[in-house]
Amino acid sequence: MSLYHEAAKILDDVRGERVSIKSLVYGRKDWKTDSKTLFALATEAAKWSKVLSEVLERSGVLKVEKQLKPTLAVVLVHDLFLSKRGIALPASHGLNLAVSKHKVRLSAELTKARLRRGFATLDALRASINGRTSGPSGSDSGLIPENSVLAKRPRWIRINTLKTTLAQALASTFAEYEQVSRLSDVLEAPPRDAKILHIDEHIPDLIAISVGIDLTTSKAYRAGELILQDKASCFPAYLLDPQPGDGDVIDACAAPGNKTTHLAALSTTLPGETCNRGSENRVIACEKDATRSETLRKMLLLAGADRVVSVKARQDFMKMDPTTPEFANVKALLLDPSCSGSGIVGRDGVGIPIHLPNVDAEEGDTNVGRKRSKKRKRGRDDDPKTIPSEEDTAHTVDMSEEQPNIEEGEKLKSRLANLSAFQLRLLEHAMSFPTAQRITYSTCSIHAEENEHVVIRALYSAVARKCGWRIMKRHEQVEGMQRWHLRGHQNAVGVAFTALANEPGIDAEPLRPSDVAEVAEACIRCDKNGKDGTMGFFVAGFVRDVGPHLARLDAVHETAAQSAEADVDDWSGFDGD
Ligand SMILES: C[S@@+](CC[C@H](N)C(=O)[O-])C[C@H]1O[C@@H](n2cnc3c(N)ncnc32)[C@H](O)[C@@H]1O
Repeated sequence: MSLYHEAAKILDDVRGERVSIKSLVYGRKDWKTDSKTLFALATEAAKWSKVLSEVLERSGVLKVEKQLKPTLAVVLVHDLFLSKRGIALPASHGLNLAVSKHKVRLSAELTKARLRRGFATLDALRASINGRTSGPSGSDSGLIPENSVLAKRPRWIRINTLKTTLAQALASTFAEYEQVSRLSDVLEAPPRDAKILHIDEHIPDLIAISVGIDLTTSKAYRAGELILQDKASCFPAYLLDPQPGDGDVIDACAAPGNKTTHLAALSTTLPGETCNRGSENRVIACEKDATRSETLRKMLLLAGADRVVSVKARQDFMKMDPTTPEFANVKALLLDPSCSGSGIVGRDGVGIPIHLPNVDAEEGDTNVGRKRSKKRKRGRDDDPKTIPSEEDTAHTVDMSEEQPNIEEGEKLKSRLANLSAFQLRLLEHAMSFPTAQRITYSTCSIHAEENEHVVIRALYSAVARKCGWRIMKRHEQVEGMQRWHLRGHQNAVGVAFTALANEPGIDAEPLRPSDVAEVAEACIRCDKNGKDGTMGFFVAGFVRDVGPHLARLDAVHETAAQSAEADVDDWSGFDGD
């Protein structure tokens, strides 16, 4: 069996048997193709299956090439357009010919599918599909575990209070939904038909509905009133708790902008309210990547956050000078840097919904062997939408790398070491903003190296000690986060501290067991694929009591200058996210 037949078989089995791609690939030893290649193609084709099914249906190719089964067509078309090497078969091979001879038509449909989702380039669409999903993600961009029993998740929707209120949304878009008090009722509901809704008990203005319901065509979604955002991804802005009038907030790694719009909503007074602490806050959104900066702008515009947020597009956060007057009113920073993305559902092939083309579907406007219908109205294809797609926004999530997270051993260890060094540098830079009093640090990673270890290193860094940064303890956290049950791993905190204390030249005071417990308790985790219906996530808060420490401004300035000048080797993580 060829690579393509084997990958198609895996997709068929995943749909039929409801198991993960990973367990199918690695659970059998008799594949002819090497496991890594097979896993990569099956996972990528699954992620792209929604787009590719649309392309195949609209082209009508399957009606002509009857020997191509839908899954086989999806994996072949994936490689035709999305693999650098193209289809890994000789040009004269029957399977290659069956799709390659329709390349022009398929390519036209792929372009239309991309434009319908509002992406200017294939790379932008790719970044969204990889990133999300979560998001746009997806946290939800196609990685919704609609057809998986292993990963039950709801569709999380944050009501955008910059544009509407929860009460208004319940009375309009969700007027026909029955409210249920338990999230499990939503998770157990039949995917498509159940109009039931759960109001989240931790994050204000967040609701969960059945994952099978697509709201992206609803008026409210298109008006920017609803934001598809995983519950875990709402933790950082909520934990940072910016109040109207408190001062400016920096979102250091902002695109695609789910947390930025959340910050904007939290720091803005609602219509009819007045801000009694002086002027409203400004949110400063910094994003290094050019393409993602454009997605960020688009999302801010749609969410009505552009009036509150100033965008620093193509801006490396490490190169922002904390001492410039522009940042003199910055009181809080949200740091959500690139990470391994190991908490994102679907990275291991679990829970990726696989869409297949319907062979009998009506073709689009580029029918194979048919003339264009004169009756066809001008519409979707002629009018590329400017609204960020579900992949774009839902993924919110916070994606990172392009390849599934399947490395093990030394390779994974070295990648995590690089990532955590990069994340720590960004966190230390955030700590060097002279007037800042609160920081949240988050990742969508399940690895302690990117989470508790970074927190401990940051707490014992020179800048934290000079400026008086400490962990935001559980009892100091905003109410919903105090109640959240999953906390940091004590063992990971202890290991990180021991490693640090043993490093030559590190003057770390001994950490008592009660301190280890307190730091772990202060950290917040979310389980991937657990009963909470979230992706894997980590967030911790840092606070600084300004009084005595403002007297140390000189020290902060000095640290900031050193940080800006330091030879940052510019590890940018996996900016495919
Ligand atoms: C995990 S994503 C952020 C997701 C975002 N917070 C959200 O919720 O929509 C990380 C982002 O940081 C950006 N980034 C990485 N290094 C950066 C740096 N040094 N300065 C600014 N942005 C950076 C990446 O391009 C990527 O868009």
